[in-house]
Amino acid sequence: MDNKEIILDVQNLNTTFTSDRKQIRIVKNVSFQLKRGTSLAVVGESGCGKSVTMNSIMRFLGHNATVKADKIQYNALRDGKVTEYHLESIKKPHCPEMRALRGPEMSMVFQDPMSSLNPVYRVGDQVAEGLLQHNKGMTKKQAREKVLEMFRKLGIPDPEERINCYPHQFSGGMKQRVVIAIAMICNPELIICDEPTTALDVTIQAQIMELLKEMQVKDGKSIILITHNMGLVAEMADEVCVMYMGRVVEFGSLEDVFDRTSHPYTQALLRSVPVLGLADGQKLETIPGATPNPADLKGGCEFADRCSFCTDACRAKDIPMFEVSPGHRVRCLKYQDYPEVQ
Ligand SMILES: Nc1ncnc2c1ncn2[C@@H]1O[C@H](COP(=O)(O)OP(=O)(O)OP(=O)(O)O)[C@@H](O)[C@H]1O
Repeated sequence: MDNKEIILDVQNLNTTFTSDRKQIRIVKNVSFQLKRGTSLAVVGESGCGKSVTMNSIMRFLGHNATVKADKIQYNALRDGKVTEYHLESIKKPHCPEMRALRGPEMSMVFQDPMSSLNPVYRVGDQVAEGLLQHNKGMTKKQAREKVLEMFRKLGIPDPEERINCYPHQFSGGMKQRVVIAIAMICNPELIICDEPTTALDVTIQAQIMELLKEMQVKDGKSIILITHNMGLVAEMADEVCVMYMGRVVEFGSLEDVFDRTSHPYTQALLRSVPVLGLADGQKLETIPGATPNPADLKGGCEFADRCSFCTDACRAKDIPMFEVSPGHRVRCLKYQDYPEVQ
């Protein structure tokens, strides 16, 4: 696949945090590709490193984080021509190159709308800010028109009036629409959504997800969706990346991961959610044990202690990725008959 088809190519991403002089590796050799115009769901239990992975790509991490990767390549497509950005070589999160990309090319929608919005600024001004920053010749009046257009597109009622309101005058669902408007106003191609609907009630969740799906399908956006909700994954995702303790343990198309599940952790994860394929009388299961403390890991498969298929070989050394079928990869020795891949 060439750079026109791949919008984001991440190879061997590692993120380490330093606290109390100790270093803890949270993201470990994460590799994946996002196909242009498709959506990728990133799933896994709380604390497995989903957000840190995405924040490492966007360079939204604090000073105690060290991000290293063989490749974090963003391929911008403008007028049929691809421009490659090698984000792995970026040293400072706030450098001009990164600032130029965030907004017009890639943007992020966070879980809690209140922490993304400034309570003392009118919502219209907050949405217009990115536009004015990235389009030097644009007047405030032109920016206002663009914001109104975006509010209409996102189904915010009475946009002329609401544009002058403060965040506290909006409901949770409307606030999240404003956050999406901020992310979308510069028309980025890649949108990373970090549990964008967790703080919202179920009906509003569905509306917001429908909106994101529409953007992906109609406007050809590429979406990464971090979520715990397997129902959303089934509705939204073209491909699924399963993470456990900072590693990708399974990656493939939605059908590969859901119907031809190959990692015991993915199997356990799918059996522990209420929405998928439970036959009558079948009980919902919990994943035995708890996620280990990242500081206590000794090498070998991180899932070994919780896995009923575990053998001594699983604990002996780090487990490579195996290719189950083209595009479907799994990090499990149960699949050692398959060819080893990166
Ligand atoms: N700034 C930081 N310094 C030290 N450790 C951190 C920092 N940020 C995150 N971590 C640790 O990194 C690990 C992964 O966190 P992350 O937020 O990526 O998990 P997650 O999979 O997104 O979880 P959730 O689904 O709950 O959001 C956690 O153990 C967390 O405590």
